[in-house]
Amino acid sequence: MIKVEKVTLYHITQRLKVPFTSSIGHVTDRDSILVEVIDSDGVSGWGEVVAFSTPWYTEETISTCFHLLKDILIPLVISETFEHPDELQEIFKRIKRNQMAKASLEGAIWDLYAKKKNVSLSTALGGVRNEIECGVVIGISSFSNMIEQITRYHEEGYKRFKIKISPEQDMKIVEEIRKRFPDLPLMADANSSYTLNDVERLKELDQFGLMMIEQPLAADDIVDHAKLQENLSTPICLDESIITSEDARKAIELGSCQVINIKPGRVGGLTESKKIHDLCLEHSIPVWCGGMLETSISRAHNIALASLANFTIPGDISSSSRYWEKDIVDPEIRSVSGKISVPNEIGIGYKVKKDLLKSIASSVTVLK
Ligand SMILES: O=C(O)CCC(=O)C1=CC=C[C@@H](O)[C@@H]1C(=O)O
Ligand SMILES: [Mg+2]
Repeated sequence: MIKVEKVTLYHITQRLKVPFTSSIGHVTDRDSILVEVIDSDGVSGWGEVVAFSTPWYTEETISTCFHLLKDILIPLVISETFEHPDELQEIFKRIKRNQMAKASLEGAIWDLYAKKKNVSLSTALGGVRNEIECGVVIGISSFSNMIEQITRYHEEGYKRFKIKISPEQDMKIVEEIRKRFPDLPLMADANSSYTLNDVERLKELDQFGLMMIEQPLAADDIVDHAKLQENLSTPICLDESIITSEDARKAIELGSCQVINIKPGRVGGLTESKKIHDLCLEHSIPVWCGGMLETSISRAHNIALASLANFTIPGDISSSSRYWEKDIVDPEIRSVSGKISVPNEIGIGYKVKKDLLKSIASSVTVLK
């Protein structure tokens, strides 16, 4: 039985080692809220709000998530007793969307649940792998800088390379990369920077043998994506368009994509992530785990999730040192030759450095 008694929210801001730019946003300082839940047996679990400070990727922000957590979701959870984190979906049903706020608390309760069951989060979720393959994302910057980064990460052994593209710099950069790395497992994320008027342009990308193109069209669209997919040989992968397993069902039915990127934050948590994973498995749609420039708490959740059977494509899971000077968990999360072992220890399998967290937190809010 789980009875959450106390929840602590740590608000931190960390400077990224290198700013991250996509076609829709630019991040230099990354705000995060880290969520620690403690239950009536004194067991603790960790989660993370992965929303950004402003609503450029989805409509949620760090501030909306703080409000939702403090004023609505945490009071709801504290008043309930439950057996399994899956039950949170019923408890949260009355609250529309706000997936990242929900996911942060739900993820912390999954960690706590796994610890109470004495198993790793991977085992609790039904994971089948003891290591996962790592991919890396290269944000928009000068061509030479992007090539330099790809070269370095390639030498480090990363298994999949995602670049950010927009109509302003698509063909040229893909061509440049292909000249140097003809066989690189390469994909491109457009973050909705195209419309159906760009079909001819996108068709030209087919010649470069990309693994997939991620979210070429609008975030709220699955109809135009189906039309586009009919015209492209490059598989479309949906990111922003998939907020629930129902969205995934409809997108699969319409033929809007051939791959889905699952980010637990975007879809409201690990339970929904699992549902999407299972549905995709049934329909032979491979999935991979997307990143959110997160700390190692969310990274640890992603590693556990990516150990499920249908995560057959390396995700955006890279070493924590890719973004951060200091890791907030022990041991540090590191990709070695493009792989990370899935921890066997209970829960997320990494110890959160609470002293470090307290020393960098701009606010600590305790709710009971
Ligand atoms: O976590 C990472 O390493 C990068 C993640 C990443 O590429 C993204 C995170 C958040 C918003 C985006 O522009 C982008 C994405 O759309 O997938
Ligand atoms: Mg994306």
